[in-house]
Amino acid sequence: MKGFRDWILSQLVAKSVVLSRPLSGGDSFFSVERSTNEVITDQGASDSTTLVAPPVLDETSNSLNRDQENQSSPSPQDVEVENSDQSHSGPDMRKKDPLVKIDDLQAKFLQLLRQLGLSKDNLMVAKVLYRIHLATVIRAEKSDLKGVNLGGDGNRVMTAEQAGPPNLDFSLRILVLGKTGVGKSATINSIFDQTKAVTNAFRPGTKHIREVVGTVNGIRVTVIDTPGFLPGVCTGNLRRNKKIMLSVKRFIRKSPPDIVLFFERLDLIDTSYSDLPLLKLITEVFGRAIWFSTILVMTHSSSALPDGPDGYPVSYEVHARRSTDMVQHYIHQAVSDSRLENPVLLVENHSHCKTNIMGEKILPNGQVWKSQFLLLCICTKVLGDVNSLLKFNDSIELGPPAATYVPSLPHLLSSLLRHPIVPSGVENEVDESLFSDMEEEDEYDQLPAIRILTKAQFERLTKSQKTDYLNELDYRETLYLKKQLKEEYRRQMESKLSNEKNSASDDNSESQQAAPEEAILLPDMEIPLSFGSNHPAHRYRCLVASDQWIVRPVLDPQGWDNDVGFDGISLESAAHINRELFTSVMGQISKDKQDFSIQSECAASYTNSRGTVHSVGLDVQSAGKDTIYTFHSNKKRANQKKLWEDVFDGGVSLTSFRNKYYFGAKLEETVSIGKRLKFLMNAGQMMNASKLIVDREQVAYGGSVEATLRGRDYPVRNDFVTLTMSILSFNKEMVLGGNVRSESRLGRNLKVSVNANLNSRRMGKLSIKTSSSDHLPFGLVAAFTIFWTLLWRKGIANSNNESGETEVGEAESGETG
Ligand SMILES: Nc1nc2c(ncn2[C@@H]2O[C@H](COP(=O)(O)OP(=O)(O)OP(=O)(O)O)[C@@H](O)[C@H]2O)c(=O)[nH]1
Ligand SMILES: [Mg+2]
Repeated sequence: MKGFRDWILSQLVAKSVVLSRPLSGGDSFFSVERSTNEVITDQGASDSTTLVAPPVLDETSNSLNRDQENQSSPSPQDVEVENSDQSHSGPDMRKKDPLVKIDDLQAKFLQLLRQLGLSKDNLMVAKVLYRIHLATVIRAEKSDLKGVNLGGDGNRVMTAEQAGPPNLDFSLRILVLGKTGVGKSATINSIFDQTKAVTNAFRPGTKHIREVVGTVNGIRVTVIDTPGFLPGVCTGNLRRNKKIMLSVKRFIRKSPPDIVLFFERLDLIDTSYSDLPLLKLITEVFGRAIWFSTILVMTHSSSALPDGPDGYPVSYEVHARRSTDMVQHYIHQAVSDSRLENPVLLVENHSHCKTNIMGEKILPNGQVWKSQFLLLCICTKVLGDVNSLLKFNDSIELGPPAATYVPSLPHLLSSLLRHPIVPSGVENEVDESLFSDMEEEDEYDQLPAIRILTKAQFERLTKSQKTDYLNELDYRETLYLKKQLKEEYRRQMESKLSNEKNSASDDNSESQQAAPEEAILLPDMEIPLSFGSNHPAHRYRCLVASDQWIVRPVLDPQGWDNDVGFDGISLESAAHINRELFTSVMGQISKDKQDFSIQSECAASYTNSRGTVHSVGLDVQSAGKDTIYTFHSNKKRANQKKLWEDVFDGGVSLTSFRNKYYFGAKLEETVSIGKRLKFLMNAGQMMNASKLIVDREQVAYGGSVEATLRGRDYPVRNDFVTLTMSILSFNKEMVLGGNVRSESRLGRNLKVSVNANLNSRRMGKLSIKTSSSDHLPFGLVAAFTIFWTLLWRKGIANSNNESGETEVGEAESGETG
């Protein structure tokens, strides 16, 4: 069960990685008018922009592998993609091949930057180039196009850069949205450097939707000015806002914009920001995809800075970052997806705004905001064009994650083989058998008394005396822990016996009603520091009143504030109904306005007089909008011999996920020789049971053999070495794997755990974890691990092997004090 959950999580994470990679598209917003095969027309829209910042890519490093045809070229028409007629005038291949068109678009992008005097070394530019590259690689992998330049061509880029006089056949179509009075019309005027739109300081200035057309640095810019939305959450205002939005939607239906500017005032954003209903309304009316092409514009960007907690004004960067983060956070809430990252543009429209020697308005941080505006708009449009050319538009959607994956049979099988399917309480009893042979005299009580030294006394000892002293303490600690475990075991056995006696005699049932146990306060949960000034003083405290039920609130670590951090409840209970019957329930439910998720495991087990345990259970868990149900049944029989104990375990499971059923079965035999040596063998199969006729290709087989050697002081100290060999076969393919795990205490202060595995596909992983309370060994181990990893890597590079993934050297070091 646990394994399957891990798998679901890994799939969801994988999805988010995928989402952060391509340039993403969306559902409905701008894609209405576009014919899929066509190159971007003048009204072609981009429905995407950046999500998560990717690593910067140096575009000049990807200049290989270009086909002949592309090397001859670039006339200005060749780099033309804006106008579909002109792009068709190129060679035949150019018409058909989207990758070539992307290449052209990239060249054009760089040419534009050069002609606008924008730096190519800008981080934003690097991001765009990286995304173009990534999108192309993803597409190229799917098609069988070979020999296409996937990363931009040095020649082409250079030629584009050397191109003659400006020929900027590039246009931008921009929609502005925001509350009334935030400065939409004033920004339009600033962009065109002339009064093209009416502004008003005291009442709503723009009454109707209006297109303002002009040229900025040689680029044709069309801005759609819209009436501002009314603030507040009263229904009248929301109704009016919806009316405005619907009319804007109608207006842009025929010619959708490339970019949306969403306006806020930087000087008015504080913790009381309350525009979530407005953001939700925008999302509802225009669709989530609108946010893919939205730039956040913060006007009044050179207003006085607010005071920080120390009484001094906060720095400009901190203030801007904090305010935009807050708006971004509410956008995340509105779209129910926190992966979106909108570009931010800081703007100042005041006529007395500082200017540089060229007369351009500059922000307090020295940035010329207009060139930043052009850069962001061009980047957003280019990315949108790449998306539509490569048809990424429908592949990724914003919104709460939905599991669109089907579990793989090998994965289900290996999780079935790895995890026991017995209620947890029953397992404990098996573990308890380890103490049963610890009947020998308590060694700890036999020890002579020892005098505990003070720090000063300890310092006076010689080095060898110090070591002897510490070793003695360590030895005594081990014996003391052993004694405690034994006592705990005895206590459990006694309470079990007395319970049995009590249940046998009915008449004294009154007297056994002991006084109610005193409730214990569980320690407070760590909650993230609150950002708001009205930090809630109340806390959720948890009381444990009895052993039977443990109920706790679940803290969402991603929660925005303490108020909303708790949105779930977890519940645990385990009970012996009678001597034979044991039940356990474990569950966790989370619920907020949009999502509901549940994870629960219920199991019941019956132990017969010969010690055979039969158990059944049902696990329920949410995966996105779906729910996975797993039913399992199991039989476990322990056989105590003189020299060894063997435990036989057989089980079946049925998993249901989206009208698909997976049936699994496993057999397992565990032989323990003494306390320290354990062998385990298991075998199982998993099949897709949705079809009536079982397809051989829909069955996975697997098994493993494992040997474990435990340390001398087990179970007090958990030192062990485990060797595992496993085999998994699915779809005529077979994978053999080996795994070594060990955990040991090297000396008093150093703990090392090693995990290494390798399979027949030459994939493997080595992980070493160390923890130490001494600085010296800790440092040495870390240095050794790094050195060894480097050596290993060098070895791989030298041997220049054939391809094969090898994940090496995941070394983690931690220090415990
Ligand atoms: N100091 C300062 N004032 C600004 C800035 N932007 C706009 N204003 C002023 O704010 C007032 C309102 O600006 P508008 O451009 O009319 O606002 P709007 O968003 O178009 O409003 P509606 O048309 O009603 O939606 C005007 O007096 C502007 O001069 C800015 O960045 N700094
Ligand atoms: Mg206006």
